[in-house]
Amino acid sequence: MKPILTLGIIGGNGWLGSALGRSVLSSGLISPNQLVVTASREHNRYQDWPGVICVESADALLEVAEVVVVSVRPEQFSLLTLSLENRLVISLMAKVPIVALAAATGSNRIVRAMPNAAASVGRSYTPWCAMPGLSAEDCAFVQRLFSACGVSDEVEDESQIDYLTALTGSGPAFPALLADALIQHAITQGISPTVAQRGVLQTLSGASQLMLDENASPADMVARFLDYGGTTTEGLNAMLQHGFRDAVQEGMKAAYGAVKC
Ligand SMILES: NC(=O)C1=CN([C@@H]2O[C@H](COP(=O)(O)OP(=O)(O)OC[C@H]3O[C@@H](n4cnc5c(N)ncnc54)[C@H](OP(=O)(O)O)[C@@H]3O)[C@@H](O)[C@H]2O)C=CC1
Ligand SMILES: O=C(O)[C@@H]1CCC=N1
Repeated sequence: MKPILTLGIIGGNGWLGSALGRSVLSSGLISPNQLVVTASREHNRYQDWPGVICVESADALLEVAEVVVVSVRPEQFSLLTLSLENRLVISLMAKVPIVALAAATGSNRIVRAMPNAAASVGRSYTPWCAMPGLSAEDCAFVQRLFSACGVSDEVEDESQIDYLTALTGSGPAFPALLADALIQHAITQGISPTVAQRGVLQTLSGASQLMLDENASPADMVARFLDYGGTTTEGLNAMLQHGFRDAVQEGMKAAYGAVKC
């Protein structure tokens, strides 16, 4: 496989762009001098890797980057002028379809990918899809790039990226909401905020790991506790009776609706 020469991240000092950049460096996929990001030389999130090339503008980045990741906000994208013919372009943006990316960049090598905030700790889930005709070599690179920041799957088509933007792209926020609700309740019961937070976060992460390790579906896990007949059963039943599933359905509808508007 041909080694990648220079990876550029427009928006590489932002929340997601820096999470990706730092992950690919930590994983050793690329070396610091193969990464160019739009970030100020003095204030950037790559202080651990002084070799990373920081440039002030997307134009300066395009002078050196062979593969270009676009990680600006969707509304910032229309302000960019990018001439990217012949370059592999990987967009992390919500809501910007491949057809618009092709029209704006002139590239016929385009990928849409949707990491999530857990990329910053190497635990993202990243679905991606390529425009038709992308070479096997480019696809292999994309898979390696996103494997560096977690688990990654190529999906069948772009509509799935749109749905998954709402499900897994936004996803870390949803267990965070559940965790906060649990913590707030614990605090009302006299548990210290420190213990409440430590206990709840370890419980969420432990529950995920348990289901992954045992290859158990969440539905199986819920059914097991509903059948158990203990304190957990009482808690689950009350949450279900108070509209837990409806609240989640409405939340997902709203997030997906926002992706499509
Ligand atoms: N955050 C998340 O959890 C996720 C985000 N995404 C997608 O990732 C993309 C980036 O989001 P996020 O990282 O959260 O946003 P941020 O606002 O944190 O980062 C955007 C970055 O783009 C930079 N930028 C904006 N315009 C330009 C420009 N013209 N030239 C160079 N750099 C520019 C900004 O610099 P400055 O601040 O100086 O303007 C900023 O560093 C979005 O499209 C979003 O939909 C997808 C999944 C998850
Ligand atoms: O909330 C957002 O708009 C971005 C896209 C998916 C996650 N974060």
